[in-house]
Amino acid sequence: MSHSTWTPTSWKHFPAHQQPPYPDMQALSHITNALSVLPPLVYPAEVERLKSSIAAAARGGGFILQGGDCAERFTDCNEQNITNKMKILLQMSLILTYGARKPVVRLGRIAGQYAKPRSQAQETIEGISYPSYRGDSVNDLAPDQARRVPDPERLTTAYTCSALTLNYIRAMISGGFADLRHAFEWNLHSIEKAEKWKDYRDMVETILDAIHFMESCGVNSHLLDTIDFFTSHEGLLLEYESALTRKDPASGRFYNLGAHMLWIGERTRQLDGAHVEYFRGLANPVGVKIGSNADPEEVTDLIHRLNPTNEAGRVTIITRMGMDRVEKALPPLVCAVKRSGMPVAWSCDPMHGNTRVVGENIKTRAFAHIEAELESCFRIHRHHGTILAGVHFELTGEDVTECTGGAANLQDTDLGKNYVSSCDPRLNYSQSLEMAFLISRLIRQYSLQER
Ligand SMILES: O=C[C@H](O)[C@H](O)COP(=O)(O)O
Ligand SMILES: C=C(OP(=O)(O)O)C(=O)O
Repeated sequence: MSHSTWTPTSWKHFPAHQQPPYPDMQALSHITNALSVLPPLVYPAEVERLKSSIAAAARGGGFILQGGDCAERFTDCNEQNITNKMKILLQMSLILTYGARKPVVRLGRIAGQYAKPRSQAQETIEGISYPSYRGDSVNDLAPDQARRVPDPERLTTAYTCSALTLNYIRAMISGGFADLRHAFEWNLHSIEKAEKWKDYRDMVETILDAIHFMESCGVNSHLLDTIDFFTSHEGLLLEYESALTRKDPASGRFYNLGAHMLWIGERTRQLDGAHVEYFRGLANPVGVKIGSNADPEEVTDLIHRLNPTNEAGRVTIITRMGMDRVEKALPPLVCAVKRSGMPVAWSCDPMHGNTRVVGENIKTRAFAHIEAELESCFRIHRHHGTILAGVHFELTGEDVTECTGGAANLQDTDLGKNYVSSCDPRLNYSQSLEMAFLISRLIRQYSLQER
């Protein structure tokens, strides 16, 4: 199939991996037709603003914090849950802004992160084999054969929950929730367990002092009232994503208006696959997850396919290699991309290459391994004269026990206490706060040496 003519559905001529086996394709097209005329969730000018911020971060003029749940659940679409996610992301971004002295691009894995690629089509729960859970937009987590069958009606619920979540985020921000002067109010119920809370409190006091000083000098601090906050999810379900793709009459370009940014997963980034075909026609900023087995030449071909005009901010390479493999796999990739001269933003996802299984089938990740991969990424980029422009995390504002280590030194034996994730393990509130302090130290350490 030729790659010359792109349309929002030209991907249908290419092999599409990880698509749910819907039993009734007619029901699916009925739903996607209905979705395609519903209002978009975001606006092209917002998407362009994000693209410019990513381009600035790629040049060292900012830092991208992308994070949120591994898989959002429909039941999480409530005030408390959204508020808690916003609190931890705002706290982390404040720590990073203060530590790095750079604007932070806040990019939630939120308001649409409802679909999951899986390694196996079937999974075994208590000795019984079921179709794998593929995210709430596909099937139900409950171990029940009938409820595990992909149901296209769930796409409508995914759209609705995304819209409700984003609507509440927008209301919170325009209502002043993100105002820096309220930084003490972003505390969470599990705060007493967060070892880094005192450091956070001291930092906020210093910032508030500086704001009071500015105000008493007559400097207008209203710029601190509000923030940019962007949404992102894995663009996995192509029927859904193409239904949310619209032509912008002003520019004539096509945008996926279901999120500001979308990424292609490690399992679906085949050069001649349907996902790459779909993504190459979008004007949105696009992320691509890259694991340790990737061939550097193939990655440069991929970047070229996605961004033939070398638009700045358009492609973010999100490496997720694992602490054991990053030292070997990242340098050739960095060198090949650098040699190609193509503009990319580099981000590090230190979660997905560091998953290990404990006991029967409990997935976990160790804080120390996550830290080690991050540190390697900062160092390798510094060594090759490239810039690590951001990080990508699975995390939550809740007091879960899914990843081990951190200041509270969670052990494998603690995992059963509050393991809630429906797919992969997330950093909990305390670990996320600690991680933000660690990243800001790494940014300072590795950029202090810059020219
Ligand atoms: O979040 C990423 C993937 O969906 C996840 O790691 C897949 O997990 P699996 O290997 O258990 O299918
Ligand atoms: C599936 C994911 O990651 P990866 O494609 O890197 O495995 C994810 O981030 O949810």
